Amino acid sequence: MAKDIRVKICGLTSARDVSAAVAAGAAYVGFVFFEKSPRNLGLEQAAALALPVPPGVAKVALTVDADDAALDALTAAVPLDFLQLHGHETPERVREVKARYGLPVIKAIGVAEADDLAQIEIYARVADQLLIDAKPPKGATRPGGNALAFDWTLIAGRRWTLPWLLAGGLVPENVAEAIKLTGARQLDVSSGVESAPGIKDPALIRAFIEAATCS
Ligand SMILES: O=C(O)c1ccccc1N[C@@H]1O[C@H](COP(=O)(O)O)[C@@H](O)[C@H]1O
Repeated sequence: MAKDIRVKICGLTSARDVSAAVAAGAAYVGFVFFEKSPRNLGLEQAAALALPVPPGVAKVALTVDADDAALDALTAAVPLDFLQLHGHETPERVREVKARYGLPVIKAIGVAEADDLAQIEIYARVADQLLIDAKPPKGATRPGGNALAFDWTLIAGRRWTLPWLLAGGLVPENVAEAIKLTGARQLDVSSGVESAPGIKDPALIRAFIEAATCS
């Protein structure tokens, strides 16, 4: 097992799925707070899912262009280890969120072509971690969680000074190839371990983590 590979299972919506992710060895569990997502959670529901997560497994809240009022309510209600900003938050907003909540920030960057990589250098100066994801397709109702991969060769051989996660269209069958091509040591998956939007499949979670860590 490759001990330095860390997997984030995102978009968990039930206690069964949180337990399956933890038991399979996930390093991070992700909860989505975005109304247009089939994985969207209410605050009470999220708190109930987050409270039993054992120490050592990081609890991540995914938000999209959330304002202070929303983040105040979220951070007061749900025990969290990271905030994942998955919208159009500016570098200044990333700085503000870090200072206001005292939580490390994972900033998502959408990649479709080589020009998008410049954003990585910009946000690397302000975020604690980056999440490099596919740009959403035209007309998509959400900025991520679309089961879409980007051209991994765009980041092959690239190295950054901060930790980062690879996301977008990952499944048990392609994660080893993604690691090989990109050199990613952290992987984030949502759709690829689901039986239906918002419903995780424990067997797929296990298969994904095994494929990632045994690669
Ligand atoms: O999962 C969602 O519904 C979602 C909504 C809004 C922003 C991001 C979202 N998901 C994140 O997108 C990436 C890739 O997901 P997938 O594996 O391709 O489905 C991942 O970080 C999800 O957590």
